[in-house]
Amino acid sequence: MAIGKTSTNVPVLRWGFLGAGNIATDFANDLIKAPQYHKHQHALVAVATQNSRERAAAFAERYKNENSSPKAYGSYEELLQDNNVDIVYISNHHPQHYGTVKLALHAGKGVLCEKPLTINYPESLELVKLAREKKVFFAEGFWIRFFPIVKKAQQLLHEERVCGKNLRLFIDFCQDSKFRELPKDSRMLNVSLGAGVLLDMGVYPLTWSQVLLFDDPINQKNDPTVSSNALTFTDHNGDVGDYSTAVTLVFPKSQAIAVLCTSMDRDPVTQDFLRIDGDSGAQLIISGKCFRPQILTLKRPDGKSETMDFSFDATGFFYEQDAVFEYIMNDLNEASEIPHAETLRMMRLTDQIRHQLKISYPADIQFTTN
Ligand SMILES: NC(=O)C1=CN([C@@H]2O[C@H](COP(=O)(O)OP(=O)(O)OC[C@H]3O[C@@H](n4cnc5c(N)ncnc54)[C@H](OP(=O)(O)O)[C@@H]3O)[C@@H](O)[C@H]2O)C=CC1
Ligand SMILES: O=C1OC[C@@H](O)[C@H](O)[C@H]1O
Repeated sequence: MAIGKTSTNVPVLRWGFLGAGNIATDFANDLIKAPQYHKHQHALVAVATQNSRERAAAFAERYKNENSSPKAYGSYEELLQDNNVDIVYISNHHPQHYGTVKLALHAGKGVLCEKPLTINYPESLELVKLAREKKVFFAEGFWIRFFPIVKKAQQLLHEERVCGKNLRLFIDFCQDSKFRELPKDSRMLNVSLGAGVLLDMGVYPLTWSQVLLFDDPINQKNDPTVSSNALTFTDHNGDVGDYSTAVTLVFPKSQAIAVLCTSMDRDPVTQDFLRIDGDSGAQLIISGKCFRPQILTLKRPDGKSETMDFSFDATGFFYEQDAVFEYIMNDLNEASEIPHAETLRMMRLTDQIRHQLKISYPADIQFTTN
């Protein structure tokens, strides 16, 4: 895969955006307006929306400066013909990810796609096969996997075994999306646009359970047994989505257990969203937001505690953005923080949970009837 060069011959990764919505704004702000956090050079060279060049131009205008002048396109197809684009960042709605990623891969572009990669496992499997056939960089943008705080928590738990064995993980991720008050075509309320707490927010607690318990060496990569239940809503089309979902995971090999609750109808009463303990009597607590962890506190059995501050004031995409730069610079097509197999395993897990919840999406029908 190609990578650009600045006028002083410094490598620069040239991004094209497919989607100009809310998270695209946060991603662009970190990419272009937080250079103090970057190790590498990045440029936003093109922005496309599905149907409006004007909307793309208005988005691009916000990121014009002496080094960056993004081109605006009124369709994804036009942007994908732009040879100045090294990699595309896809940030439309979950049900659109499958078709949009497919379009970009067929155009020979590297792809970083927002989470969840797709609505279900069959869609993700098809995209992984296509990306490997095209021999381009491809990853699900599960950005917290690139945070140093995750790597530190894994080192404390898996190498230093500060909590011992028989780990118990508790996560409460809640955020009041006020979904019932939103317009009926909001992505948080319209099931056809992917509404539902599991795939939008629940994938974060599930990711924490994977990096802290599934990846624990004593688990030896054994899948957990899963049980789940949910409170649901019905949208204006009569489709059912989940708004508060509880999942328990048991890891028989390591005798570990995870209790995860994700709700999109209330805000948290504490910043401590994650607690883990084991048979050592110590506790690890992570504070901040489940999707933006900032502080790690280790409480030792003797009552002493140690706090590690990983806070930053940008959104936090810069870790992921610099990692993608390094993979493409080194001609690597997968991110070790979230290899294709890990995305596929997570999609199988969310499919398994949705089957238990009896929650389905239009995309599921496409694959079950084929
Ligand atoms: N990593 C993170 O922290 C976060 C990730 N996300 C993920 O990003 C994705 C987008 O979320 P968010 O930015 O909040 O979404 P937005 O509601 O801002 O919409 C994003 C894009 O989706 C397309 N879109 C919007 N409404 C419609 C519609 N009614 N019909 C068809 N397409 C539409 C548009 O694409 P276009 O501009 O091309 O026309 C729009 O720009 C989701 O998959 C979500 O999971 C969301 C929030 C945080
Ligand atoms: O990925 C996300 O993280 C933060 C939440 O507010 C958002 O709904 C979700 O898509």
